[in-house]
Amino acid sequence: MVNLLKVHGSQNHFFILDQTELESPLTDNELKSFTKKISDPKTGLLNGTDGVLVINKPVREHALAQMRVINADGSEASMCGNGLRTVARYLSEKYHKTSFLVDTMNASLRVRKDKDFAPNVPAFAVEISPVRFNKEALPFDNLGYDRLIDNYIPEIYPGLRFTSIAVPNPHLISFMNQKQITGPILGTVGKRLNDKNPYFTDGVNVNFAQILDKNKLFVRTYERGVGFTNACGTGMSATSLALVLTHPEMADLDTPISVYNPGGMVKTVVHYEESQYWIELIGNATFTHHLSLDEADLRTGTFEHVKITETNEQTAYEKFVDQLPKFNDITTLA
Ligand SMILES: N[C@@H](CCC[C@H](N)C(=O)O)C(=O)O
Repeated sequence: MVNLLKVHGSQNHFFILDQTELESPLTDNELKSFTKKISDPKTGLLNGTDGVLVINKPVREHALAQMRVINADGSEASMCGNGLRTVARYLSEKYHKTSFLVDTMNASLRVRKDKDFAPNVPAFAVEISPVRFNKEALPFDNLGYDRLIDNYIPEIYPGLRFTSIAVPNPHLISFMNQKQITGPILGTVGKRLNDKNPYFTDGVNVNFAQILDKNKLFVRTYERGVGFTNACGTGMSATSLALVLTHPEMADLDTPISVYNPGGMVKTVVHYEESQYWIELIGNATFTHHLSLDEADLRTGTFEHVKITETNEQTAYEKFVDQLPKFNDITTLA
């Protein structure tokens, strides 16, 4: 039997598949079709997810394991901040370690157990890096700039300023008022830049942010390979760095920033060390369901005989969210 976990970070939901427990790992094609099927709200399990987090043996020296991120549409992302927290918790419990390295597509990243956010709401801190601004790293083109830092870009949307940062998955960020953030612009921009377009040819995660106070943000994200999501960890991290760069009076380096999102709240800390930015992302790592199925059914995407057991962690998470301040009309999506 194969065990899967349904997990979330700020209600950005995933399944975790630990391939080191399989007789043989899935091929890339099997992983892609398995993810598309299980993540789909209609054909999938438990209302679907934003993707699958795949655990493999480490590929670099000193790491405990490797995490691959397969988006709901079957594309692969270089990183996932909310997902890495849940993978960190899974590995921490499996190997009885509280601080270690996890390989991701471009780097081995530091993760550590943090203080619980609330009773039965475990939290982990993960490193978000490497950070790049150049247009080749995103990539973007045909916008007349080599880097986008708080530039008006009417080709993307008139009257809004945009910043673009790879962490290393690509993000586009705009700071705006409450009316704009709750309106339809995010869907319009997100869909257009993730369809065939001349600017972000590989697509981009689009983050709209409202500055609530010093070191306090609300962020809403339209994700590449997914669509609207409750929260995007790398997006909230990139947005925190954009805040430090474009509104320095509203955020401090090395100081926690509270980032509220439709699925809850995380903390970020932006650091600048050895001429490089990196961000620490701290938030819940919640396990909602344990699933088990035959390895043959996993390979063919047959879910009729899956056994599912619910944990009691979602109730605790919802209690934690209920006591958070409410800033606007965008509530949790799922
Ligand atoms: N939700 C993730 C980001 C997942 C990857 C993204 N869809 C991409 O294609 O870059 C997060 O929490 O960071």
